[in-house]
Amino acid sequence: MTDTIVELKNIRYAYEDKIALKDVNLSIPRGAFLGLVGPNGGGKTTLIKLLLGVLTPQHGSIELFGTPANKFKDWQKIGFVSQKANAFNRGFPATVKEVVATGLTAQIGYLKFFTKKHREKVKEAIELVGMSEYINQNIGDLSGGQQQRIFIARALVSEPEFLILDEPTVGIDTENVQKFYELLGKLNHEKKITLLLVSHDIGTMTSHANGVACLNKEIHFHGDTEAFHNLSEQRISSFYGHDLNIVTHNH
Ligand SMILES: Nc1ncnc2c1ncn2[C@@H]1O[C@H](COP(=O)(O)OP(=O)(O)OP(=O)(O)O)[C@@H](O)[C@H]1O
Repeated sequence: MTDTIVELKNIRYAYEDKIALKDVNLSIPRGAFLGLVGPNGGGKTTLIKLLLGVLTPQHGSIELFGTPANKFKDWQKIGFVSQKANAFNRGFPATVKEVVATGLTAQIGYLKFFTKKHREKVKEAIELVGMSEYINQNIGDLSGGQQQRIFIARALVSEPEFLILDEPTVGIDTENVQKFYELLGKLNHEKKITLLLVSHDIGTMTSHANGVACLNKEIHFHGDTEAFHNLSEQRISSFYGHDLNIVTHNH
């Protein structure tokens, strides 16, 4: 079992002649809870797409679980939760358990028979995110924060070892954001899931994650949250390219 989940070396990615990433080196060890921050257009989504195998770099190498990305087959080890933007609308005709079960499709194929074991896994994932009492409700009737928990359950049902979350708390109220981070902490500590979280809310993220990487085409900083807090505001603003007001939260 390798202790490095992601190893990016000298990555370059350009959309035609527009460089999105250059010389990106990043190593994510097993057990990390890494926050990825950076300005709009800094390349965060591009980096995630490279990790998910959606894009291929023009230069450099990517290893996932110690295997070159182009030979990597264990995609069920990697879960992905995107922004709440693709939330379900009121009246969407699927229950919580049906939505979570779609997270198993890659494993068992479309329209294949769900065994008792699969149903158990769905139940467990819903339990893990604290949503058991909503299991038979329509997903469209839940609040944004509750729906986001269900998206996490859908990603967790295939038991990933590495979970990537792209701004999962956009549009969720403060109290639920707090609960959401508590859930992520639990997944990291108790389930030993390695987490990569893209967030614009640096203050909240750094009070829960244990590492931070700052990306603006290049990785400008990668270290633990304490080292990040010790960076001068001026240095942080310089790789953002504008002044930044970071609100820190003490929990
Ligand atoms: N499909 C595309 N075609 C051309 N340029 C693109 C494409 N996708 C992204 N870009 C450009 O690549 C750069 C990096 O974009 P990316 O979406 O990776 O940044 P981001 O950090 O995720 O931004 P945000 O925080 O706004 O989501 C930007 O300049 C963007 O305009």
